[in-house]
Amino acid sequence: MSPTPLLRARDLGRKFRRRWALSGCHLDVPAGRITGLVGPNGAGKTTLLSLAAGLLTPTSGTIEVCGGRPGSRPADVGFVAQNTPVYGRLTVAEHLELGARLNAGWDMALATERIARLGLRPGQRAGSLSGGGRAQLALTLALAKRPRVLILDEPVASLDPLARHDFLRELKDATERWDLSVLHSSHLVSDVELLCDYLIVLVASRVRVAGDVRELLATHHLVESPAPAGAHVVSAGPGTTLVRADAPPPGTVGTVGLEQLVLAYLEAHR
Ligand SMILES: Nc1ncnc2c1ncn2[C@@H]1O[C@H](COP(=O)(O)OP(=O)(O)OP(=O)(O)O)[C@@H](O)[C@H]1O
Repeated sequence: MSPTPLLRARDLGRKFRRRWALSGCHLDVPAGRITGLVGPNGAGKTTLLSLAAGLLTPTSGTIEVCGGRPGSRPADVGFVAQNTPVYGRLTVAEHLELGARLNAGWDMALATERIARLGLRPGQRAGSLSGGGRAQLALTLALAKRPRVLILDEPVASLDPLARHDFLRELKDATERWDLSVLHSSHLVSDVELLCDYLIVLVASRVRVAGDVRELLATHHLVESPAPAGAHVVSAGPGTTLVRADAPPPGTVGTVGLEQLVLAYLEAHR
């Protein structure tokens, strides 16, 4: 029997007034993987992740996280929203105390060590932290819950390149040590490449491609245009065409990188 997926959505939709932010979304996110969710602005990623975190309820369809209703087991899921919200009037230390009070599995040693390493002063009010500092605090709160699943909506957008790199490395390390499943939305394919072993490209509520990153790279090839008859064309350009095939077809001119692969799917569904 296959393991319970991290997330399973069937015909999932969410409407705001008369407008669908997400509709007819059919998606499986595997457990035990670090999944990168990539898509253009307005694809519905934040809506999907907010539904997964139990912050929104579906207008149609169903969604399960770890086999249950989103939000039904809050200790299992660490969620960092896009704007990495914190309580502006509370200090860094008060955030950690609140985390300890609200979460049975709270890892105070992890939280204090991380805060010290990042140079955040325990007595500083969160409202006076830089954008990067607030993001790091929000990420610390999510990690110190020691959840089974981490859902991150572009958490590193406000971090400088070095802080971003450090965070991604730390996250990767945590997933290996604690058997943590991650669903990470990002516009930066380079970050996805560094961190993730599973990729989902979502455009207009639909999964356009999903799979193990290494497998996807091994089964996409750049061929001379026009592609051989019958080829599964992802995106055709004047010089080269990206095709999906188990083995390199005749006319293959090169391998494909993750950025190129993602761009081809985005381009094809623009
Ligand atoms: N609270 C809301 N009220 C009205 N419309 C909304 C709301 N939230 C999202 N939408 C709309 O739903 C669509 C999907 O938005 P969503 O934020 O989920 O996309 P996204 O893929 O996360 O985009 P981005 O990459 O820009 O963050 C957009 O057209 C957006 O304007």
